[in-house]
Amino acid sequence: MRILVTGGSGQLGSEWVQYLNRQEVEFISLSSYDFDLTDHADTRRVMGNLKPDVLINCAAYTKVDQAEEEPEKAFAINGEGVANLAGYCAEHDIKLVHFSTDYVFPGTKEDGEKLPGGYPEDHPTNPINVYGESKLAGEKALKESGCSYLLCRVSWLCGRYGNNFVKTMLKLGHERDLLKVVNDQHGCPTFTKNAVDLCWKLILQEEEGTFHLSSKGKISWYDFANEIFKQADVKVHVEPVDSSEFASAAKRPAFSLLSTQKIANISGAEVIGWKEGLKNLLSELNT
Ligand SMILES: NC(=O)C1=CN([C@@H]2O[C@H](COP(=O)(O)OP(=O)(O)OC[C@H]3O[C@@H](n4cnc5c(N)ncnc54)[C@H](OP(=O)(O)O)[C@@H]3O)[C@@H](O)[C@H]2O)C=CC1
Ligand SMILES: Cc1cn([C@H]2C[C@H](O)[C@@H](COP(=O)(O)OP(=O)(O)O[C@H]3O[C@@H](C)C(=O)[C@@H](O)[C@H]3O)O2)c(=O)[nH]c1=O
Repeated sequence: MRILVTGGSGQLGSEWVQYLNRQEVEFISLSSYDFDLTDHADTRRVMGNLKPDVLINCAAYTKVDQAEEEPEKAFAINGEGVANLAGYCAEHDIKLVHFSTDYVFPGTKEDGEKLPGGYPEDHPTNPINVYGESKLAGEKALKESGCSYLLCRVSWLCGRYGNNFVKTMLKLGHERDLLKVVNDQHGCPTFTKNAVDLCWKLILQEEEGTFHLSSKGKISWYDFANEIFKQADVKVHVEPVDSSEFASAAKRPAFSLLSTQKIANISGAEVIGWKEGLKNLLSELNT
């Protein structure tokens, strides 16, 4: 099996590169310096040269607030870029493994009350910000292309590479005495190492369709921040605040928990608890 990883310099793509290095598999990883997935001809040239059997697409536009200011760019990468890749994969019988987000769901408080276990994979989508809309455009393009696909949704992604909430909190916790963190947005983190491990099982078992790959539990960002500081032994006062007190360009969902029931039923798949995932990540960051 020959694998191509796109977005290989990002948070998730870098984790894939580390992971695949330890597997007996032929793979190559590309960043936006190697090719631009919004360029139709460039995409066809690169894919035609590399001829993968499986394409793992980690490339995306992920700046949630900035997307409100530059929706064209977000849609070009997250929507049309995915359509380019998926179209090529459909024509050349390449399996496309693609990643999406909890932010495709409406994330209302009412959904939080109705769905204590989180959004199942087939729940209707209805994003509330531009980033979520652009990711949904990518999901639709993937499904309409006719290619064989695995669509893996992850939420609150955190890993040793790139930028994420855990790294931001550790940095701010060392710089400040007081941090205000929102306590009215609930969900659950996904740890890159665990997501890659679960996704690899799906690839090897030739699964298709949509899967949610987050860890277990339901917390607010405030709960997450507190546990980060507790486990990292950082002394800082964390004050819970409403989203209205934390000014941002994009609206965030009040509830964006992904149900992990489907992935938990896959043979050999272990869905870890969020505190355990955090412990593993902190120990990776310390080594
Ligand atoms: N981060 C998060 O909290 C979450 C992420 N997700 C999803 O998970 C996936 C991975 O996210 P993450 O690793 O955090 O993202 P990053 O922002 O860390 O990485 C994005 C990658 O995409 C590449 N890229 C951007 N634009 C282009 C382009 N036009 N052509 C080719 N490559 C491009 C970047 O390359 P370069 O570095 O060279 O610019 C980078 O390698 C995405 O699909 C994202 O939507 C889902 C939920 C949460
Ligand atoms: C830094 C900081 C953030 N926050 C809030 C803002 C936000 O609601 C929440 C998390 O901050 P972030 O900047 O990580 O938020 P955000 O960029 O919205 O994270 C999202 O990224 C995209 C790509 C996804 O797909 C989502 O799953 C999700 O991970 O915490 C505070 O309340 N206080 C703070 O000091």
